[in-house]
Amino acid sequence: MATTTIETPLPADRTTYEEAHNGAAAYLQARLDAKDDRLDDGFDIPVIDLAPSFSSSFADRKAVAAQIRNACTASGFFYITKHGVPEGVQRGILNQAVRFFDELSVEQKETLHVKKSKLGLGWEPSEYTSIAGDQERKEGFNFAYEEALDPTGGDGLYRNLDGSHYNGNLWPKEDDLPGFHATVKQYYSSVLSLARHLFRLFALSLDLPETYFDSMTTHPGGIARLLYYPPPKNSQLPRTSFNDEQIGLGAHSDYECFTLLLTSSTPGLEILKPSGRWHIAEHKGDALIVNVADFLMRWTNGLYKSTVHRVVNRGTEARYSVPFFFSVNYDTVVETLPTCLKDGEVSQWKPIRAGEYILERLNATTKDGYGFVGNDNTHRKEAV
Ligand SMILES: O=C(O)CCC(=O)C(=O)O
Ligand SMILES: [Fe+2]
Repeated sequence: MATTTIETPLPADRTTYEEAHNGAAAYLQARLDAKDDRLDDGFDIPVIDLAPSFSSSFADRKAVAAQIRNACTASGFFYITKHGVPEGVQRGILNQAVRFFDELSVEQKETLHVKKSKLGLGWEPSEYTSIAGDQERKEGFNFAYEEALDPTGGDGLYRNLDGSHYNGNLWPKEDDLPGFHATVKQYYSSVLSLARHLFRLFALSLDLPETYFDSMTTHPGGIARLLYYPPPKNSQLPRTSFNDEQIGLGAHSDYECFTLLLTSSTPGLEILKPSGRWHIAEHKGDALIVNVADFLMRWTNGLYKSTVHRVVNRGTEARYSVPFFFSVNYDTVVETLPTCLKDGEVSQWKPIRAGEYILERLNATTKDGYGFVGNDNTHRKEAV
C-alpha cells in the first residue's frame, strides 16, 4: 500500500521525527564529504523536450519517461522545454517578484512576516531562516496550495502540513501591489497542472500505471517561493570560491517529491557533483529546471537521486527565482514503491507521512531550530 489517509494510523515502524531530522542531516553531510572524482565523468543536467509527452501516443510518452528515468538515476536534475508554461506567464511572476522585494516598504512586508505563520508562510527576511546556521543572503515570500489556486478547484480535502484545515497564505493587500495576486495565481495554476502531468511521466518512468499517483495529488502540497538574491556586496565573486558571507541559500536537498524551478537570467544555482565540486547550472531561456527531492528518493528506495544544491549569486545583478515544491497530498504515507524493491530487497527508509516530514524539515531551518512561532512542534521539541 503506498497511500492512506490522515485517519489511518501509521505503521508501528514509522520514521520518527528525530530519525527523519538526523537522517536528513547525515545524508547532507555524507554528500558533502563524498569525494569521488571518477564519478564526475559525464555528470550532466540534460535538456528534455516535453512536447512528445503531451502526445496521444503511449510510445511517445514512454520515451520521454525513459529520458526522465535516466536523468533521475544520474544527476537528479534536468531542464524541461516545451512544457506548456507560457513565457509571458513566467515573465509575469518574475516581474511580480521584483515588485514584491523592491516596491513594498519594510512596514508593508512586516504585516506579512513569516513569524506570524505557524506554517512558514509569508515574508521571510534574510536572517530569519538558514539551512546550516550561516547567514544567508536570500529574502523570500512563501505561499502554499489553496483550492483557489488549483485549476481543478481541488477536492475539498486539503490539509496543511500540520493536518489543520485553513487557508494559511498571507497575501499583500491588492492596493499595495495591484495585480500581484492574479499574476501569481496564473503562474501557480499553470505550474501545478504541469506538475501533475510530470507525475504521470514519473509513474511511467518507474514502470507503474500512468495514473498511479493521480489519487495522491488531488489536494497536493505545493509550496512556492519568490526568492531574491542581491548581488555580492563588493565585486564579482570568483567562479570557484566565495566568502561564507556571500551564500545565498545553503547546501541542501529538497524535501518533497520534485521541484520545478523558474529563475531570472542571473545564474546562481550550484549542484553538487560526486567529487564534491559544484556544477554551475546555466540559465536556458524559458526552460524550467526539475530536480528530484527526498520523497521520490525514499519512494524509489534511493534509485532516484535527491541531489544537494545551493545558491550563490556571483554576478553583478540581483537574481530572482520561483521554486515550486511539489508534494503529494500531505496525508499520504510515503513508503517504498512496489517496482523499486527487487525480490529479497528491503527498504532503506521506513514509512513517513508527507506533511509531518516536511514540517519537521522546515522547522529545523528556523534560527534556533525550534520551529515557527506558535507551531505545535515547537512544544514537542522543547519537551525532548
Ligand atoms: O533559487 C534557486 O535557484 C534555487 C532555490 C532552492 O534550491 C530552494 O529554494 O530549495
Ligand atoms: Fe532547493
